[in-house]
Amino acid sequence: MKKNFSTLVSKNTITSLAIGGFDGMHCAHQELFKHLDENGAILSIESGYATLTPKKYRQEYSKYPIYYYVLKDIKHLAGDEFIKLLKEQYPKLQKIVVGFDFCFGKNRGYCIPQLKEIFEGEVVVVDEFKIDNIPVHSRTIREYISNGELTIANKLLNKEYKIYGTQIKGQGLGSKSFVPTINLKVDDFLLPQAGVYITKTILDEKEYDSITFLGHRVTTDGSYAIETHILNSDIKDDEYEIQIKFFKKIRDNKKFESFEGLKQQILSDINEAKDYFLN
Ligand SMILES: Cc1cc2nc3c(=O)[nH]c(=O)nc-3n(C[C@H](O)[C@H](O)[C@H](O)COP(=O)(O)O)c2cc1C
Ligand SMILES: Nc1ncnc2c1ncn2[C@@H]1O[C@H](COP(=O)(O)OP(=O)(O)O)[C@@H](O)[C@H]1O
Repeated sequence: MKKNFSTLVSKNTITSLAIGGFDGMHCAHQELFKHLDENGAILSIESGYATLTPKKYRQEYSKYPIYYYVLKDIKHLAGDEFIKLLKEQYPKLQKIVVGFDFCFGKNRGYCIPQLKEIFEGEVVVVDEFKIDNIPVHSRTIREYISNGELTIANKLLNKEYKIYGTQIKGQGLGSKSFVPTINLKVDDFLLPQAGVYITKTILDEKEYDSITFLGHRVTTDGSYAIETHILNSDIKDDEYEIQIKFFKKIRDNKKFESFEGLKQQILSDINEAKDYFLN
């Protein structure tokens, strides 16, 4: 995880700001960042719903420092009060970059025309950014991920959807009856729909091809699990911070009548994942 470095950059040096929520740091957000100058920064307004790139993990996706504001602390401000706050905190601010749908202040009552009127500087407004005719928004990406449509979600993100977790103890059945897996505990991130996914797993900064299962282990103990099997490598048991990048869903979660049936299916899933990475 890249540490937030906004504490190292004085707000006094900032000359341009991109403003918004920025959950996902998706390709429309990146379009806004293209308009920042070398003393640019990101002003991220936290509504509490960021599950694609929770606050702690967002800096990884931009070279610009990110300054966070809690929505409930600023949402009562009138338009001129918000701009006054910006001018006080960023005395050199000359340029504000926002998207076509940006609104702010009390009751979201201030939008682009008011921003242009109140702010004595340049206002850059980015038109609605689409990919394959799909408007790119975090809520749309969340829907694709929740439906297991990672290929489209990744296209809109312009990167593979990635979650962070820590290793927890599993049932101890994997190595004996199926294949060895790392069991994960994941907080804060939106989890893809239950099923089996082609993934890459990062352990100690090294990336491995992998296959990941999410869902209730309906064939064994019934409990919800996130488990990843590393392809082509034996890894030692350790207390890793784990990152999983999702590429593609290959099937739904399923109840098998026997452990042998599930094992054969898992072996076939593994072959499918290996083929995917070969091509
Ligand atoms: C690629 C893969 C696919 C899996 N598919 C299913 C499934 O369809 N249904 C199911 O009940 N469990 C599935 N599992 C989970 C297994 O039940 C689980 O790995 C096993 O119970 C071992 O759990 P443990 O690591 O906690 O010991 C899958 C696991 C992997 C690695
Ligand atoms: N598809 C898009 N095209 C252009 N600008 C966008 C788009 N999506 C978001 N923005 C802009 O990016 C900033 C962050 O917006 P935010 O509301 O966090 O994004 P989202 O709509 O993805 O939730 C805002 O200034 C917003 O207007």
